[in-house]
Amino acid sequence: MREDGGVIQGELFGDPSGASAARERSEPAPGAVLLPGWLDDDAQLSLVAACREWARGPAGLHSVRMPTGGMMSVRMVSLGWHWFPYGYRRVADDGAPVKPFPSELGLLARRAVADAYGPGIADIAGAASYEPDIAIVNHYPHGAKMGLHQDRDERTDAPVVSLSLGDTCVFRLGNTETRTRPWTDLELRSGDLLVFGGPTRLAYHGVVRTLPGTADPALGLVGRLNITVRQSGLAAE
Ligand SMILES: O=C(O)CCC(=O)C(=O)O
Ligand SMILES: [Fe+2]
Repeated sequence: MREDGGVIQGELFGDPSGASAARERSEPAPGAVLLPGWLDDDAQLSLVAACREWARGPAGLHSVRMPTGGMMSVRMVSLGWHWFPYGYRRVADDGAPVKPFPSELGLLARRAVADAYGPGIADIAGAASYEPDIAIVNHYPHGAKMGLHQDRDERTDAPVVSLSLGDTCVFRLGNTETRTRPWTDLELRSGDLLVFGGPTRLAYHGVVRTLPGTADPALGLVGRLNITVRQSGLAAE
């Protein structure tokens, strides 16, 4: 507890490095905002519990085969619209209807966008009128990663909201032109919020590695979860 009674992110769950208290808001690229420890411990716990529910079949957590034939090392579950390489549809791979997009997640993501951009929200395409309708939950078992890609299956330029839970990862935020440098490597820890919109909305990005065992045991999670919340721009039906 701080002297004023507030709980510093990381203390409840124990943070031997003490580093989290010093981590501050940053803007790694124009339109990209990182808010470390944005989710408090309770919010993290309830999101992990929610992910467990969303992971249940039908239309639950599944592996994804890429058109090249390989399997992605993450497993995922989509809400609102089912993502496949490369597009969205209403039916999951097992033929079941995709789970609905939870309205609480929409509220959380709108708050995330407002907190990330503050008064500058009006300058970021689709931020002030953010109406997300998709969440993609990725589970990274130890050793999983995600190659550099653009999130370009949506039909809007509204920002992507990314929430991280569990193991820390190295997230590579690249440029909009190529999969090569320049890029910035960011450490995303449990509770961190990253919003990428505006000029960085179509930047290449990926997860270079996770750091196994860095998740606090209190979270009851093996590996890493990432939730991205997006606006599809697709017609409701
Ligand atoms: O796991 C992450 O932090 C990124 C996930 C991602 O890029 C995606 O789902 O498109
Ligand atoms: Fe992505």
